[in-house]
Amino acid sequence: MADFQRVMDHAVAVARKAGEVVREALSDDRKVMTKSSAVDLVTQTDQKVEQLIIQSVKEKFPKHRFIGEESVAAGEACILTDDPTWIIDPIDGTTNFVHAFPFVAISIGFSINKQVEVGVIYSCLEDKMFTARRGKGAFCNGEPLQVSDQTDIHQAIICTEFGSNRDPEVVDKMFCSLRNILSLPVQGVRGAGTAAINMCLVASGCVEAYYEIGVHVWDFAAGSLMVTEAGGVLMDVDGGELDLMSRRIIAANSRTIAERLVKEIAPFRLPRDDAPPQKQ
Ligand SMILES: O=P(O)(O)OC(CO)CO
Ligand SMILES: [Mg+2]
Ligand SMILES: [Mg+2]
Repeated sequence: MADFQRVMDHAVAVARKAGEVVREALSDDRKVMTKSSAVDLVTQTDQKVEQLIIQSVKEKFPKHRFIGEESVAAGEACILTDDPTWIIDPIDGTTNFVHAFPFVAISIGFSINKQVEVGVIYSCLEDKMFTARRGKGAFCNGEPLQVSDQTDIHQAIICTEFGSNRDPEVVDKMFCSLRNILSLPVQGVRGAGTAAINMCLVASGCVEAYYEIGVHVWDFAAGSLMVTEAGGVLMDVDGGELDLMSRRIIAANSRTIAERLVKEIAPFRLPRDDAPPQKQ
């Protein structure tokens, strides 16, 4: 049995250290590179922070495995096994970071038996440390979190993002969903520019739901536990069970809101996170 409190304490400590690195880097020149598309950005700080987290965890937990956004981008496999696994997004909100748009998070999930047991999200420019442990609740800077009790979609704020995929068919589907949801009408649609912080907003009761197609397991592993531990629900965008590797998620305050969104979202599929790499 893993010592989840030890894992949580280390995740918090290393997320705080990573946050310092990110804050310091904000005043430097940020050299921007691209990954899957011209708007899928990465910086040396993303890579440096991921290495810092992995090295630090390896020293403390030498047998644990990792799924890290920048390691996967560098060619490592993205396979979730039953082994203890740290699922790391070193900077969630890289585009925000590049523009100094003030929502940037370090997201660290920890899974065993493919179930997220610990979630730590450090919103490092706001200095908010969000923590969750399965069965033990979700917290922000030590204060318990609770999702909103609003189940009327017409009174809701919904978060989503447009991601970095600009294929016309994908953009059309995203706009179709957005049009349907705006027309319900809902009271507002928002997006912080980071999946992790959007999910913290659901957990904090500031918005009723977050949905997105195209995110990755490192974007939402920690956030998924934050939402359920604050009393919320997770669902695939087609209403089925959430699949951590499917790149699709609804995280909502209630089944009522989630199921209402399912009716309005135009679903589509993208290659799974655990799909074998495509041959060139
Ligand atoms: O900034 P990142 O880590 O690329 O993540 C984006 C979505 O992929 C914001 O959640
Ligand atoms: Mg991310
Ligand atoms: Mg990232």
